[in-house]
Formats: sequence, structure tokens, C-alpha cells
Amino acid sequence: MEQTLAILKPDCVRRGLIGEVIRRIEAAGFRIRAMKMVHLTKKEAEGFYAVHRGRPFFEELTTFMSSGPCVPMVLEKENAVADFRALIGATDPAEAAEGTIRREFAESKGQNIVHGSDSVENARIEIHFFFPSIELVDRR
Ligand SMILES: Nc1ncnc2c1ncn2[C@@H]1O[C@H](COP(=O)(O)OP(=O)(O)OP(=O)(O)O)[C@@H](O)[C@H]1O
Repeated sequence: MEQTLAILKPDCVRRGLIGEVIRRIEAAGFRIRAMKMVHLTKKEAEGFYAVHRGRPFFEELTTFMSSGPCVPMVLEKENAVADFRALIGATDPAEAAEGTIRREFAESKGQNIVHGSDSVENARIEIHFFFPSIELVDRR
């Protein structure tokens, strides 16, 4: 069974959308394996998004991600990584498909409600970042 790392970003928490977004995630067949609320420091946000260091939006992104609490969670499902990316939609809500979480709730490319790992390999790295002691094994 595949796992992916999702984050309900600070805008999701601030706008009171945690419940609504989790409802959609569960309705789409994902099982929540781990979840917590954390307020990242700027340094931690820079560590999580290290691959984007040097990109023009890096400063805005890491300032936003450390601006308030967020909710990282480990989601499990067949084909979890790709299916979760499909459920959340394109990075820019204006380009996200009808019915996706970002299309429905996100206000901008920067504040886009939710994060989802973009590959199985990155999912492993990102899960370890937030849940270093979680067992990454098949537990059906
Ligand atoms: N042009 C931009 N301006 C502001 N923020 C941006 C921009 N491009 C990307 N971001 C932010 O950086 C995050 C990571 O960018 P990336 O291109 O990896 O998008 P993504 O894979 O859809 O998003 P995520 O990694 O959060 O799931 C985006 O979710 C978004 O919040």
C-alpha cells in the first residue's frame, strides 16, 4: 500500500477548513496513518522546501509556511502519491481542475491550502521529516 505526505497549510488552518479538507481526503478513499499540528520555524520550513532554495518564491513560501500552525499527515491508499496530486489539483488554483481541493478553496499560487508529495521517493523523505519514527511498511 502506497503512502504520501500531505500538509494542510497555514491558510487552511487559519480559514477553518481543516475539517472540510479532511472530509474530502477521506471521502476519496485515503486512510490517515499519522497526523499532527505543528508550527514550523522559518529554518524548518527552509529545510522542508530545500529543493526550492534559489527559486524566486522561496522566501515567500518559507515565510508563509512558518506563519502559523499546519497539519502534516501520512495518507495511505493504492497509488496514493498520484491520486492525492489529482485530488488537490494544479499548484495555481486558477489552473486547477473543477472539483479539486485547490480549485475549490485556494486563493493563490502561494497560499494554496494543501501540499502533496510529488513522487514516491519524495514521499518517503517528507514523511521522515515530520514523522521520523513512523514505520514505513505495509500494514494491511
Ligand atoms: N510562483 C509562485 N509564487 C508563490 N508561491 C509559489 C509559486 N510557485 C510555487 N509556489 C509555492 O511553492 C510550493 C511548491 O511549489 P511546487 O512547484 O513544488 O508546487 P506543488 O508541487 O504543486 O506544491 P506542493 O509541493 O506544495 O504540493 C507550491 O505549493 C506553492 O505554495
